Amino acid sequence: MAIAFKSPTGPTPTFQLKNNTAAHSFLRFPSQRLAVPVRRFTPMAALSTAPTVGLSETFTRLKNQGKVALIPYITAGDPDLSTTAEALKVLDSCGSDIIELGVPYSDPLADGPVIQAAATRSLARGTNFNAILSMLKEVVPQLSCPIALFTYYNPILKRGVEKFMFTIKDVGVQGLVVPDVPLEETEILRKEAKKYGIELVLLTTPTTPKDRMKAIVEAAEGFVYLVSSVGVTGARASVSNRVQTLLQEIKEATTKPVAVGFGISNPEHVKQVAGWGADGVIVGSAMVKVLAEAKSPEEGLKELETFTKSLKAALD
Ligand SMILES: O=P(O)(O)OC[C@@H](O)[C@@H](O)c1c[nH]c2ccccc12
Repeated sequence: MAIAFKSPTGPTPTFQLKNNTAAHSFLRFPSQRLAVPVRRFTPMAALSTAPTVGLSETFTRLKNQGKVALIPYITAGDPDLSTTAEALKVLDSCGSDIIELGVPYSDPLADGPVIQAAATRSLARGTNFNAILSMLKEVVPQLSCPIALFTYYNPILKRGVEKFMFTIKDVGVQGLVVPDVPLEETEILRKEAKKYGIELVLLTTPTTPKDRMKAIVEAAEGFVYLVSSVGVTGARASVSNRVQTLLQEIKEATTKPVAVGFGISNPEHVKQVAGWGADGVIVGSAMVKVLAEAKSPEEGLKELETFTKSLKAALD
């Protein structure tokens, strides 16, 4: 059975769920130019949070040190925002190089059960975007690694693209990952993002045709996100060794850093993907699971520290 996912702006990225495996084709070219409302927005004041290091700078530093970036993902507000604030500090102090922070969404079609459940719990607790921003305003100045905000496209459109970019920059966010934005609309997103120094990460997948992959890597800022396998997010027993070939193909098309995600859930996977030439390794569901399955938030933070250190050690 195929369920085609259509973003709010019309014929756009399609997630087809066939026999329970999703074939991602991020950033499908829409058949016609889509009108995206770019409402005029005048910043009320200058940015209030001193900029921390960006995504590209982080990868340049790591490359000079011959190192690979560890990029954890967690869902904001799961189990609650104060635990998220502490988790960001734990991840940072354990040597994470970039942190992907997910904004919980009611229709997270690219997410597997672990992250979908995290989003549901977070929303049920009343987590909203403004509360996440307030938390970030407090926490970002205490971090040494940059935050890449992870959100679906709809919440950006609802707030207005330029206002969204100003707002996240104002609390110190450096990067943005929007898995369901149509390739043509990345132009508008990227233009507004660039205005505020936000790096817009784009995703390519094993089923992305080569010409579209080249357009994606050309447009990507910060780093290119290589989705390791078809299907939704979620820990897997092994990482497809097709990633090695895909990495080579992408690196023939760009000198931009490439980070790999989907299914990576233990130190062996991390070491393997780094060995294949990835510039960064992204771990999401396994991180979210540690916090979700802990007996208490405090226990969760302790286990998150142990888990993150084990992954970091695999990259040393
Ligand atoms: O959960 P995994 O399999 O470790 O994959 C990383 C992923 O969670 C994170 O990058 C992410 C969270 N939600 C997404 C939606 C689409 C693409 C990527 C993501």
